[in-house]
This record gives sequence, structure tokens and C-alpha cells, in this order.
Amino acid sequence: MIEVNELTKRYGRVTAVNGLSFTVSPGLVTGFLGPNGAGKTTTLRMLLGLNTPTSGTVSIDGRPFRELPRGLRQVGALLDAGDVHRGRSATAHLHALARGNGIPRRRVAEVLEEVGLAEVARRRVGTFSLGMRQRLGIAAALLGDPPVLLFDEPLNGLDPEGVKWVRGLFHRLAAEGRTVFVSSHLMSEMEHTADQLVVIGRGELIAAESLTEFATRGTRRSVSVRTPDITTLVAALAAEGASVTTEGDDGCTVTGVDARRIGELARRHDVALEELVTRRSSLEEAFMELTADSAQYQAGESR
Ligand SMILES: Nc1ncnc2c1ncn2[C@@H]1O[C@H](COP(=O)(O)OP(=O)(O)OP(=O)(O)O)[C@@H](O)[C@H]1O
Repeated sequence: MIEVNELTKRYGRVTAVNGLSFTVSPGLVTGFLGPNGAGKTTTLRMLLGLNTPTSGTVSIDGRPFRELPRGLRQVGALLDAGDVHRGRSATAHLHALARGNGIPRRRVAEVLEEVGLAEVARRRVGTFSLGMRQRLGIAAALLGDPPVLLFDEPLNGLDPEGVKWVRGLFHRLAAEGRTVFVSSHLMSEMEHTADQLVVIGRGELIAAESLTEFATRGTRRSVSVRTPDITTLVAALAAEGASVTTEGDDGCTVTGVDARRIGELARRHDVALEELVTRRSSLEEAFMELTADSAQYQAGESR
């Protein structure tokens, strides 16, 4: 269990994280979503004790990271896949990590096999593609067989097969009862990866809920209508307070009134309906809508 409570981090005049509170439960994959610069990496670094909060607290299984007795065996993390000695082999890199954290050597071969790098285990990391380095970073996170796992943008650089593999791995880790917290700036990446979402923008919480709840709350549903008597129907809908956008001579999109009510109105005004379809916005649209302010702000900052 991860608990973030009223967390704030300022860098001089920049407030990277602002009064952020949320929890991440075991047994689920939780996506940590926000546009570029929203404060995801800063939050993860504070979780790992690499940055000190300006105020507020972060704890893992009830304690700050630095006070966890089992270190990498309690929390595994992939922060920056590039942060590896390029002259070392994958095996040497993991052996060094294992040695420093009291992890048995046999785990190195196990995790290399698990992430599909067994065959290149003795190659220098400097020759690895970004996708291979991501796999090595994931291997490092898994090394201590920890109950809590943090991944910062782990899908970056992976090919479609790699993305599919990572998704399967995360689901399995969660099914084993672990806490799996995964950051991304793309809803499309999280849509088939996460069960639960923590969405932030400008360092502040926007949503903390299941993927399904997020999709429903994020956007208004619209209803697509087609009728030969559009004028009568639009007048009736306007009288109901609906918001209507007409499309051509016989179509309109309606928000603020559901399909059932539109059907009733059509019957009452003797209007024949040729089409009546409720459209739900995609998760991507919900995400864009909810984070639009923070994304615009970041654009203004010309990052
Ligand atoms: N060491 C630092 N010094 C000054 N400002 C920083 C520092 N680290 C982060 N920031 C600022 O804090 C804000 C949040 O950055 P952070 O990297 O946490 O966002 P992010 O959500 O991880 O973004 P991305 O998806 O681009 O990695 C940004 O405005 C960034 O410029």
C-alpha cells in the first residue's frame, strides 16, 4: 500500500507537486497519469526517498522509503532506464544491485529470463536498444521479488510485442497481490494496462478512481439523432434545455438530455426517428478534457 498525503514539492518558484493525496492499493495495476511536467516523476522520486518533500508525507506499507528495513526487497522501481553503466553487461549490472541489497545471485538469471534478456545477458548495456534497456530496468525492479513496484514510463521505447508482454507482466504481478504503480503521459498506454487511475495535472490531483469511473465521469455522453423532421425536434430539445449541434439537414448531436427522453419528445411531437445512438467518449477524450487546463499551462511554459 502506498500513501501520499498532502504532498508538496517546490523547486524555487516552480511548484512541481501541490497538496497531492492518494493511495495505491495492492492487487491492482494503478496508472499514474498526467501530461508532461504534471509532477509524476517528482512524486515517484519522493516515494523512493530521492527527493525530499517541501511538505506532506509519502509512505510505503506505513513507513517512509528510507525507513523500510528490506529496501529493494520491499520496493522495486524503474525510474530511468538510461541510468545504467553502459560498459557493463546486463548480468554484471544486476549482480552489483543484488550484492548491494542482500539479494541471492540466482535471482539475476531468473529475472533476465523473465524479461527476455537471457540471450544478451553478457552483452554490454551500451549496445542495447531503448526497449532492451527498459526490459533491463524492469528486471532490476523485479530483482528483490518485492511486494511494491513502481515504474516510470515503462512502455517508452517498447515495440507492440514488448508492450503486450509488459501488460501481461503487470497484470500477473498485481494478481499475485503486489502493489503495481505505473506512470504514463498517454491514456492510450494505460487503457489496457491499468485497473485503477491516479490522474494529476499541474502537480494537483484530478482523479483517483477506477478506469470505468474515470471514463463515465470525465465526459458528458452525447446522443446522435437522425430524423426527417429536424426542425421540430430541435425546437422541442431546445425547450428541454438540451444543447444541440445540427449536422446536415437531418442530423444532430445532443448533450444534456438522454436518448430515452429524446425518444419521448419525438413521440410527443410526432417526429419519426431514423437513428438514435448514445455515444460515449473514449478514455483518451476524457483524459484530454480533464487535463486540458494543465496541458495548456505546460504549452505556455514552452517545455
Ligand atoms: N530538479 C528540478 N529543478 C527544477 N524544476 C524541476 C526539477 N524537477 C522537476 N522540475 C519541474 O517540476 C515540474 C514537474 O516535473 P516532473 O518531471 O515531475 O513531471 P512529469 O509529470 O514526470 O513529466 P514528464 O511526463 O515530462 O516526465 C516540471 O515543471 C519540471 O520542470
